[in-house]
Amino acid sequence: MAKKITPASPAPKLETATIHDQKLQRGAGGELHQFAEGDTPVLTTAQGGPVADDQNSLRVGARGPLVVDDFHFREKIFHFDHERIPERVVHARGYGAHGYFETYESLAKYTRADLFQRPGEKTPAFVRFSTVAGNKGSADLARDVRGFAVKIYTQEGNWDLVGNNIPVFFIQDAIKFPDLIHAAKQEPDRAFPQAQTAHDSFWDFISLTPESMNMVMWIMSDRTIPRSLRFMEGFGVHTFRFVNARDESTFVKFHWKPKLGLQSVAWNEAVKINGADPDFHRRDLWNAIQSGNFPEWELQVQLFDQAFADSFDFDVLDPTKIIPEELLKPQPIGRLVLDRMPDNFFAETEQVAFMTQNVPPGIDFSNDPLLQGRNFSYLDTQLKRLGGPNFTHLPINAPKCPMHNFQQDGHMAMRNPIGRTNYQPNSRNEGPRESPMQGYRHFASEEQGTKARLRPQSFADHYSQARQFYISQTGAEQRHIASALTFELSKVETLVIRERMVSHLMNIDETLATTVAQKLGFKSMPKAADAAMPTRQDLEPSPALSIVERGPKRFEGRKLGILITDGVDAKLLKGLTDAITKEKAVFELIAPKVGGVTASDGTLIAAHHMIDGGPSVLFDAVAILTSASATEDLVNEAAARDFVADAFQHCKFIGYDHSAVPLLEKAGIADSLDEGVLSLPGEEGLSAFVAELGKLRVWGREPSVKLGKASPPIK
Ligand code: HEM
Repeated sequence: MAKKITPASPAPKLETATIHDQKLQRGAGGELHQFAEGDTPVLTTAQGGPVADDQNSLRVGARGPLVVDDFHFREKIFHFDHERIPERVVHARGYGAHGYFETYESLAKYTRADLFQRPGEKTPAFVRFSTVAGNKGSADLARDVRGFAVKIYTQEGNWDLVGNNIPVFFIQDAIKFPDLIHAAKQEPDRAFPQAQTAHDSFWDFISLTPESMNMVMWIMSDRTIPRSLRFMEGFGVHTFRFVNARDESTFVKFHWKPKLGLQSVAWNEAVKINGADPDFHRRDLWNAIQSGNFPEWELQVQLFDQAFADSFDFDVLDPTKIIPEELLKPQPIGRLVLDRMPDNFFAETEQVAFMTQNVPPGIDFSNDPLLQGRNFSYLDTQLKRLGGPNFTHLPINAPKCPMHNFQQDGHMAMRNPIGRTNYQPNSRNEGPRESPMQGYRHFASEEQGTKARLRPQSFADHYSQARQFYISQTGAEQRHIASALTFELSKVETLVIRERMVSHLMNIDETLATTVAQKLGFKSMPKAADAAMPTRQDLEPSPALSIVERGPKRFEGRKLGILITDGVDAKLLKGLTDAITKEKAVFELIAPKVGGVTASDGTLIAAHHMIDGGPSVLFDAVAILTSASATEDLVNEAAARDFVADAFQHCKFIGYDHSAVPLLEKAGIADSLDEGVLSLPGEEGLSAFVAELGKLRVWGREPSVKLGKASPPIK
């Protein structure tokens, strides 16, 4: 019987369709096609085969089943199905940027590290900021430690300084890290709360881990709710070593200091920002870099020798301790500038692999047991997360200096040896050789002792530096610590955990302990926790530990939100925006409709946000420029009243023109005006107004809007 020949599928009939400004082709099912024309490349499969139709899968008849020889469909869906890689087990949510490190002076006296030899030399760098506990999709303003991981691509290998925005840590030994993280992340049976430590497991673990008390003070301070990634410090945390060409060692602690000063938000503000803009920090970094306002940090180091280390009764190997800056002034040695966003988030920010053990010759480790444990952990985790041993071949992880070795094969090998010789020593004079002079030499420290699971007594003071941190804060900052502890412990359901925490606070500061106990509604105070060592009362406050003391005195780099309506005084608005721009700050306009307003001179001014989409929590200060008639409508808008009331509650500066007074009244603040609520001067006085904004917050207002009446003392 003759074989029946089926004709090739006929070319589909298409008709031209116009969708607003786009010309497309429409198929029989109404689907739209865009075809390659002119310079537009032809869509291909991953194998390079050109694709004719990317809208319809291959099927038998228009309403029939799909067929398995649709290799294009199969490949496309296969690839999509495998798009996700495991998120980081900690620090899953992060945001990165490229930049460079610039050395100020030669540090040859202390270190042979190549990047510190030549003044003015710039070395490429990549930084990833992160939160610790939340999943990849969590909100930016979680109360959490921020990761501050820096990869510097030096000429002698990558240096990863994998730090945080807090200079101490929860635990003294890496063996406790899985417990800490299990306790901090969502509870395993219910999978909540996410990106929060306000739950039983965290405080249960912490209250049974007194070594974490210094860190507790730091995490309950405003450090864990930074206003911007650009306004935080970064710390290498551990004591490291610099080693010079003569193999002499100096201990070193690394600190990143933001050029624009420190700043945090208020807790109530953080909660609202998370709803209004969960990407608040990444958007801020993106906008700053894209608009040419490159964030900058100075690298400062505390350098000391063994005799200096021995002068303390705490141990410089203990990562729960700092060396106060007043006792050892950090010296500036260079600056880090971030000037370019990644081209692709996944390729760079997600696939970047930081590892504490990545150090170039001239930088070495100390015996800090947490650091040594970390050096073990990070390589393992990259293998799991990035799927094979060749993650160093990814462009973001590959060194930018010559590199040669005999590592070969493995999944996705992209750097493959050429030639016959893949070992050494060899007699073919092929391939790289070791170099005793240029190569990495570990500092030859003398080590001896009993092999056992030990912790030195010099790690046993758990409260003195916690107290020192607390007494170094301004009044407002101390109030915030008390409120944060109260909030977190109020979410703890097991009462004994609350009590246990307050008993630790008794060893830190009695007033803090009683304030928290009062706010939690304790009827009596618990006894102070049994301490391994008594709290030292003689440590001097260290002003360097306060954010407010370290704050900027200028509004530079900050953002003013200006609420405008139809009839806004065009000259006043122009004067204000000019003054803000001159201060190197930015502004955004908020209006009843995002389409904008018609100003007093008839110009149409587009807005950045409608009122509901631009609450005042997104700004460092606000101004309200309205016309009398528009204000009549505005006072009936809840979002407009919240805009003002929240700005006031969050202790922000508020500038207003006279027509806005009814809105201040309706927002309930007209009777409590203070030095932070300012009638806008004429156009001439606006620079002085903007200078005033440099104080950032009117913390003195806070007791009147927040704390309420003090409760009677607890016996
Ligand atoms: C001073 C204490 C610590 C600091 C400052 C710190 C800092 C960081 C930072 C900043 C990241 C995120 C890196 C990135 O952006 O990709 C990170 C990730 C991580 N850390 Fe730590 N960490 C500390 C302690 C530890 C300890 C003790 C361990 C384990 C023993 C550990 C294990 C990890 C792991 C497994 C990751 C995920 C890495 C990845 O998947 O890429 N960390 N850490």
